[in-house]
Amino acid sequence: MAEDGSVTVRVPAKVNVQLAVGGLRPDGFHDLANVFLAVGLHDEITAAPAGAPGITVTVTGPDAGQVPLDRTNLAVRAAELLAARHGIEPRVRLHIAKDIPVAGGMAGGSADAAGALLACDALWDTGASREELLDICAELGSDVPFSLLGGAALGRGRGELLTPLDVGGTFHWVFAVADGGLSTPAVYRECDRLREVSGTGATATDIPDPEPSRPLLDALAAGDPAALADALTAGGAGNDLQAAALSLRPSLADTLAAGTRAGALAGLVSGSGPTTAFLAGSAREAELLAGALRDSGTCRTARVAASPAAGATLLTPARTPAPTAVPVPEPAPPGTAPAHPPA
Ligand SMILES: C[C@@](CO)(OP(=O)(O)O)[C@H](O)COP(=O)(O)OP(=O)(O)OC[C@H]1O[C@@H](n2ccc(N)nc2=O)[C@H](O)[C@@H]1O
Ligand SMILES: Nc1ncnc2c1ncn2[C@@H]1O[C@H](COP(=O)(O)OP(=O)(O)O)[C@@H](O)[C@H]1O
Repeated sequence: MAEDGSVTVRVPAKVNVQLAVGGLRPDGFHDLANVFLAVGLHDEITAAPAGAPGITVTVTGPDAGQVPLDRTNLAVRAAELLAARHGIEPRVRLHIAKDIPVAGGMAGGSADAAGALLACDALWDTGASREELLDICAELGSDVPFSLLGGAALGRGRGELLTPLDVGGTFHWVFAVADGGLSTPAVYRECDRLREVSGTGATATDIPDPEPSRPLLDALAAGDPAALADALTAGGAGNDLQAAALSLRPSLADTLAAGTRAGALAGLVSGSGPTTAFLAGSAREAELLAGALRDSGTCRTARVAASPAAGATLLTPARTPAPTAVPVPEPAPPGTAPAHPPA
């Protein structure tokens, strides 16, 4: 805990190296085989004690103006839900230092939810288990459990049922950030519409169960960017929402073409978009690729990031650490105070 009693948590963005989308379920969600990879772009969420009851939130960063400051903010919802579960009257000021593009398909809102949850849990010392925190995450949104976990994981169900995956090395990415966002529900709806018009149908009875790609999981485990690129391109793994994102934002085709021309090993839309993700062979190649994408005029900016990244992490210790060793006081001469008063 910092001197002012606040707690800060750092949470990564994600890219979906595979997003296999099943049919539309009766509850409005789609079953997924969602291969999440946490990447080194981060938001930081600080929870500070407040004098008055309630939860307030402030946001800084280039996209701060696009983030809601009311109860629809996922960080606020996370704090509310944790407080309600533990019978706590919340008194907290949340602050989000936002670096993850907003509505970009990189799970920034989910990151803030997971971060606020972990920060408030530490602030209020609720003693919640990891399972309870993951359960609250799943209630907040399909992607939120992965933001807590980080690393790499296969998400089944609507994406909330996670199995951690092995990653055998560092992958280097460039993220081309687009102007404006895309709404996740709108992209899923467009995916259903495209399936209907193509004649396959869009429900769970029309679409085969989504399955992870074995070559893709092997490439991750081997830490082999060339093999991952093969699985993403020739191997047919990839993002089933990509066609829908391109249909809603046709200019993304220009960004994908610019990345390929500039030497990316593979390029894909990140989740529901509109951020596009490009795999590079090394950190140096990623820097060069980012420069070429910025110069191409097909994106707002390009960011370099490595993966995998750790999940939500406390930056400030939860409590003032207990002294690790208590020095044995020298016997004090009569009439003086001990050199080390007892703790
Ligand atoms: C597409 C993905 C890929 O990881 O993320 P983004 O790229 O947007 O970040 C996720 O599936 C987004 O997860 P998340 O943003 O948490 O979605 P939720 O809040 O749970 O759901 C928002 C809406 O998206 C649709 N939805 C979400 C998940 C899912 N498996 N099927 C869906 O159809 C539903 O219309 C739902 O009402
Ligand atoms: N803390 C938050 N940060 C960003 N967006 C948020 C947050 N809380 C709620 N939202 C809302 O969620 C929407 C999706 O944002 P985000 O999670 O960044 O994108 P995506 O779902 O594409 O990964 C935003 O348009 C915004 O209205």
